[in-house]
Amino acid sequence: MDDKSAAMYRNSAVQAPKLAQAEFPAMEERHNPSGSFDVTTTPPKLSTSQFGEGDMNMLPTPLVYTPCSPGSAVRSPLEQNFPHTPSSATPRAKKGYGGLIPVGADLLNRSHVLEDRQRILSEYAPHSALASATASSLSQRVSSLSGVDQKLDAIHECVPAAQSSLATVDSAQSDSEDVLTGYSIGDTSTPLHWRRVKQIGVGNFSNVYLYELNEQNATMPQKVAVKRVKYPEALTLSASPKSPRFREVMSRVENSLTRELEALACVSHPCIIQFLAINDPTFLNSKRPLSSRDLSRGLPPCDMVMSYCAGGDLFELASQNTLPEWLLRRIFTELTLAVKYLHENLIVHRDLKLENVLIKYPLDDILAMHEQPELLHNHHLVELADFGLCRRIEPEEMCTTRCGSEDYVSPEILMGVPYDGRLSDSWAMGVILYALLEDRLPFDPLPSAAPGKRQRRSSTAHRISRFEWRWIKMSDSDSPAKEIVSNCLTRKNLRFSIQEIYRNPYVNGLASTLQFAS
Ligand SMILES: Nc1ncnc2c1ncn2[C@@H]1O[C@H](COP(=O)(O)OP(=O)(O)OP(=O)(O)O)[C@@H](O)[C@H]1O
Repeated sequence: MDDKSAAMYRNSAVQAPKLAQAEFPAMEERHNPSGSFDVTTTPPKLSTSQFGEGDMNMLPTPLVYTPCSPGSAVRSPLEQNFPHTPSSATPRAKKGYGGLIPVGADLLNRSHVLEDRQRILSEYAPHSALASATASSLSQRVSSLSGVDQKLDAIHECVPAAQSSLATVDSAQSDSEDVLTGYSIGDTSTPLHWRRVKQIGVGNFSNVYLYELNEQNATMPQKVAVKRVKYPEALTLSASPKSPRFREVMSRVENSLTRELEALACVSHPCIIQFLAINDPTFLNSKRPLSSRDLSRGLPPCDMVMSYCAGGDLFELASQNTLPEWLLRRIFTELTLAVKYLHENLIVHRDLKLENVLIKYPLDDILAMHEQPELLHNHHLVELADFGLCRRIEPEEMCTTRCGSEDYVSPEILMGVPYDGRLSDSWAMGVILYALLEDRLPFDPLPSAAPGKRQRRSSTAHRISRFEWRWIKMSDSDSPAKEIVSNCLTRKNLRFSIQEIYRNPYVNGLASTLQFAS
């Protein structure tokens, strides 16, 4: 970094508020003894066949959501400032739809997305399901992996093999409930009411809906995303609550839920989803919000009210659109700010991936904002979501739980050795940036692979462990972004920390111009 960049970095460094450590206790390994690695008895080895089997401690990811200023959650700054500006005047070519579709009908009405894609880019799918899933681009990924939500099979021993891979049930009594009653995180004394508009997302462990506030409230945006937890069927069938299996599954679900709730309640950064309200404050107040209750009438629903990101997630955005270079840089810069904030506060995310990067506004509004630089610099566009696998660490602490999403997981996690969660997050940042630049994931089979000789899905792990990736589209480019990728997708002792990613001119040169980052 030259002197100028260094000076810019010093001047623009985000002063992140420190979190109270005691408020966010580490609990993961403690509660998952069966999945922790004992490095004295488990020599480092590549165990791809085990990856995603019983020892995987990937837990149900409960909530996720975004920050937004009160009352402005859905309308873009462009609309707020220029109410008559048509936000979607010009049709654009969209990848994955075979031509033009009316813009403006897209991201706020995403039923086509829900149908087309169960958006699993990176879960631990059974090899049989993914053997033919060779995809040379992100948009092909959508169709080739459609419809299968595999994370549960691999992660949850809680789901018996004979059950469907979607062996979860919505935590609400009835999915047809249109009105949600909940309580603001800051004020659990006054109930608020929201009306359901439509479904906007499907996760492995949740359904996500758009809701609108029924009443006026100065501190609550009008539109919110509500993440409704899906409980594993193992908890909702007639299994005895006293059986070891029920208790184990319960412990995992409960840990994941409380971990994400605690993390979201602690963090505060414009580029991180904002946790606004919850249907039942017991989920905030109790360490055992499920098992401490009388469950004779079933598990209590858990609805998390989060800031709404009208632009959907980055996987969807990048797979359906050709994004301009300035926007890719902007998105990655904001993501870097979010992860830097987390690491400065000793939180590792551990599930950084395109699907967990949410876009605040519809793409056309963002493109229109580009004509209004002051708007663009004053408003964040990205919110990082899904804290179900995050963890609070001590400064020198190594993690032992193997978790993450396969395409984004670092070699050291694959190897089953203790790992620095911050450096594994850096690895995932490299995967994300590569995917944005190349329109494919770095460890997917190469697009040139002959159809008859397609590499098996299982070799993704081998490619990761051998650092086997290369530039294709970008091979002749001299973009400084390439330096970040090559320094992230490398050995951990050489790998960029998030601070080094931040200091790279590709990120820092832009971060220093963003008003909300200072
Ligand atoms: N705040 C939000 N605003 C808009 N869309 C959202 C929001 N939160 C989630 N979504 C959509 O819903 C999808 C599923 O949400 P999320 O990733 O939080 O669920 P999950 O069950 O934790 O998923 P995973 O399978 O990654 O564990 C997201 O990929 C995104 O498309």
